[in-house]
Amino acid sequence: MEFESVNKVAQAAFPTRWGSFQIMGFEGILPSARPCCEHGEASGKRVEGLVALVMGDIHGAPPVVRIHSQCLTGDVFGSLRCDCRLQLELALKKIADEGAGILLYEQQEGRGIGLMAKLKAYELQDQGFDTVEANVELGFAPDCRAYELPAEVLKLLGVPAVRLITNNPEKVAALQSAGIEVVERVSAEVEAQDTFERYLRTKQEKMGHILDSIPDALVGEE
Ligand SMILES: Nc1nc2c(ncn2[C@@H]2O[C@H](COP(=O)(O)OP(=O)(O)OP(=O)(O)O)[C@@H](O)[C@H]2O)c(=O)[nH]1
Ligand SMILES: [Zn+2]
Repeated sequence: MEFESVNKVAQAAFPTRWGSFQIMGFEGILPSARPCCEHGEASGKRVEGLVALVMGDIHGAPPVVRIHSQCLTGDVFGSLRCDCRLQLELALKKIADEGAGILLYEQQEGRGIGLMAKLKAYELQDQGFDTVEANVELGFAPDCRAYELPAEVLKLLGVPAVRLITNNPEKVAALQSAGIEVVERVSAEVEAQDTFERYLRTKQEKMGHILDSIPDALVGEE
């Protein structure tokens, strides 16, 4: 879906545990609600927000960029049902180590289905469904995210080419088809833990994620 407009609405200094960033708020306006996402059938225009953390000179060689999808349970509470928090920290450390880079934090909780639906999906997973099956059982696509907004924000930031921190080939393809060159994929793989090993295996088996530490021989086993 095409945005009618994307604008920066705020910028401020942002000191963190990893170093000093600029925090920026962006807003994109869509002509109508997305068909598959948490906001359902609501009519009328839809405003989507995105937070960017920017460090250093991003206009030389292609900078490292992380598109991180919101995960309240992982990012804030440190949940070990998923690898999100560890990936967020990996990305911020990578940017800090390079002295330059961008974290785009998009508000697509639960792969776009919303927080309450994600909690319902967790309930189903406790009954034996995997992360993909749970979404489908609740009437959603396995993944409801779109990446046009981060692509438009990169264009506004004057960044035509990136080194993308991700294990998800769909993010690489989506950015490229939105006109951002991905010159390298930088692994976002973290050490598997018992509590989210099944989650990683499902991402590898059903969502095509590139995860070297999960042996193929284990794929499909429960
Ligand atoms: N619907 C649903 N969403 C989940 C679940 N666990 C984590 N998420 C959400 O999944 C998103 C992160 O997606 P992942 O599939 O873990 O990783 P990715 O962003 O596709 O790929 P990477 O760039 O490699 O991290 C966040 O929005 C989380 O809130 C779950 O069991 N069900
Ligand atoms: Zn998570």
